[in-house]
Amino acid sequence: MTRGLMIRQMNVTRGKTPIVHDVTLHLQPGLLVSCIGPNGAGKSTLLGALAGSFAATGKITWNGTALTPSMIGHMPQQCRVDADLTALQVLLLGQHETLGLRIKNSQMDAAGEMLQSLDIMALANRPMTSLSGGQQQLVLLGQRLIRKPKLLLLDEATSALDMAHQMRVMQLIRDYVQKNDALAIMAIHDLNLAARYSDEIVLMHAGRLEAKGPFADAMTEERLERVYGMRAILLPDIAGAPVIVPLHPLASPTSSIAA
Ligand SMILES: Nc1ncnc2c1ncn2[C@@H]1O[C@H](COP(=O)(O)OP(=O)(O)OP(=O)(O)O)[C@@H](O)[C@H]1O
Repeated sequence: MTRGLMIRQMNVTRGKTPIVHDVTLHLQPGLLVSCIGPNGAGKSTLLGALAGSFAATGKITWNGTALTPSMIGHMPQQCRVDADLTALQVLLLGQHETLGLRIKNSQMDAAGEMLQSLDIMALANRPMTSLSGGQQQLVLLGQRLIRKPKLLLLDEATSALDMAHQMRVMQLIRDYVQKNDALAIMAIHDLNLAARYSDEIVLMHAGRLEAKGPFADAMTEERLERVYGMRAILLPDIAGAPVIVPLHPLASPTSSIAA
């Protein structure tokens, strides 16, 4: 049995356009994996296809068997709530499969712990519609986590967060996957955040898998130039982790947004 997520020869078409081409990928449980790549590279399409939102060909398994919706926590890009619910109610709804007419103490406790770990306890009784973009993002992330999915698919889930909350969330997700033998795949544009917190990266380019592995092995200055269309240098930070220092975009873009 292959442990974790196995994707074999996945192809995804949206409308009539082939977007993701022939992706074969094996990711172990217990890892935080950043899915990176320039605008239009196919990150959201890959995550959406894994979540079952887009039809895909190929074979996808978790620990050797087919993925089921209850195993997946998918947070699409720019996810928002316009319903008249409080942050606490949204977190409780994350447990809807087990929520009866009476909310159990254990369910309230789980919601309270999640609010605490996301540093949003003060927002518990605030209506979602009154929250800022970043505050909503934290609540919606908590709603996914509280269901304890095996496969977390997070599409730019830290894009509206300040730096301290970004670090808190990345650490929380790392702890979550390790504790629950789960896998998180996060589409993310902040390469330095990805470098610091990811166990591995998946680099997409024009709908294809360009590279996979630990950031320090998979990311090179040549790839930053060819895939992202920018000149940059890679330096070690004080702990030895790679940091990207962007210098300038190339005169003629090579990234997939220009395709
Ligand atoms: N419904 C659609 N029909 C045809 N093409 C689409 C459709 N939706 C998205 N695309 C195209 O698919 C490609 C991949 O889009 P996708 O959103 O997966 O990229 P991404 O890597 O997540 O980009 P970004 O970083 O900008 O969010 C893009 O070229 C986009 O224009």
